[in-house]
Amino acid sequence: MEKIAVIGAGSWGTALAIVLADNGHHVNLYGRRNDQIQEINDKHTNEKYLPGITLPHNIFGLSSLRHAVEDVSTIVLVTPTKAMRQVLSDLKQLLTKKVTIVHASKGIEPETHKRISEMIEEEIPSEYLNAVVVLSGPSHAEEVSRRMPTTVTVSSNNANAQELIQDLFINSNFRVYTNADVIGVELGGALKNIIALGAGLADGLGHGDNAKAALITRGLAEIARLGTKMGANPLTFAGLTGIGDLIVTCTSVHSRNWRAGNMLGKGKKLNDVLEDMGMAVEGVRTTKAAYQLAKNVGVEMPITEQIYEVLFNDKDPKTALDELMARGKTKELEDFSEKLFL
Ligand SMILES: NC(=O)c1ccc[n+]([C@@H]2O[C@H](COP(=O)([O-])OP(=O)(O)OC[C@H]3O[C@@H](n4cnc5c(N)ncnc54)[C@H](O)[C@@H]3O)[C@@H](O)[C@H]2O)c1
Ligand SMILES: O=P(O)(O)OC[C@H](O)CO
Repeated sequence: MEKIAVIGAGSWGTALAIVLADNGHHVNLYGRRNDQIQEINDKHTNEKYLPGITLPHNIFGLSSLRHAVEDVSTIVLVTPTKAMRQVLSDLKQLLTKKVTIVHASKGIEPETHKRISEMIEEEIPSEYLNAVVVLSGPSHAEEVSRRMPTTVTVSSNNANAQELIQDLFINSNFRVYTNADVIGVELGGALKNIIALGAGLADGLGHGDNAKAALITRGLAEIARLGTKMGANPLTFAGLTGIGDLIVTCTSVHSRNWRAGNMLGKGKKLNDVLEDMGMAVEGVRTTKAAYQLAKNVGVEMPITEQIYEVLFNDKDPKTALDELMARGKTKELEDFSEKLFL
């Protein structure tokens, strides 16, 4: 049994706290709102984020980050990407010994185009950092919290830490694989949210399954194109953190990104959509980051470009999808095998 801190008491942080608690660990779940922490400790629920779920009694809510990370050697970060720099800066004041930092968030930072593991390595001094481990894969909190079968991947440059974190999380409902391709695992998890916004848009416009399959498949091609250019193993995109997460996020009603895209497709404005959601819709910021990054490194990402135009230049969603269909002729295999794998 280990004492573990989970930072971020939203839907995914709470679901991962449940997995760790089911495995017998003492879980300090840190959240900023006192009323929410009181609810976690008194009623063993987190109704706003996981309605109808009773939390195990070995999850302890804490509203002090200092107390949450006291005496732990593993910290799991699960805040939205936009809060990551602030959390890391708060955290580094409090560390007194080396820790392993696991992150389970999915995004890329606009302007810097950094992955989350890069932000962690930048912000936390190396004397306090044992290893950084990424946890990613097709996994909606709503199902994980109900102990429904789920598979994920953990990834680290530190093979020993990667296996220790696999052992910490794995159980009969939550199967954990390893994959040492940190770049591919992080980029697959972040970039699929852009395509899920597109799948939601298409559904909101009343398009069918054919359009969805096209977005998933051609979305994977452009994710893999950018990912490979950034140094990922192309085969990672055929795995859980690539096509696996793309499928679940583009097809599940649980997906925040799909739901946001769906509302946009039905004519709602972005600000109203984000207000209605009240939860992290990571694909919006990641679209901006990926659009900028793709331009910088000279990678073609036609779906991402159209989603960017809809989100940030108020382009009509129907025009955006029509323009994807009207692009110049291209070869599917040449695009995939010659440009991607060579
Ligand atoms: N929800 C899922 O099923 C799921 C699954 C896999 C990965 N993720 C990823 O996990 C991350 C979190 O998503 P979520 O769905 O849990 O979001 P959420 O909106 O449900 O919860 C986010 C939580 O982070 C808290 N938070 C925000 N800023 C904070 C800060 N500075 N310090 C501490 N807490 C802060 C919020 O108060 C909220 O409780 C995202 O990157 C998302 O892509 C989510
Ligand atoms: O609900 P979403 O769209 O944020 O997706 C959550 C997870 O990343 C799915 O694996």
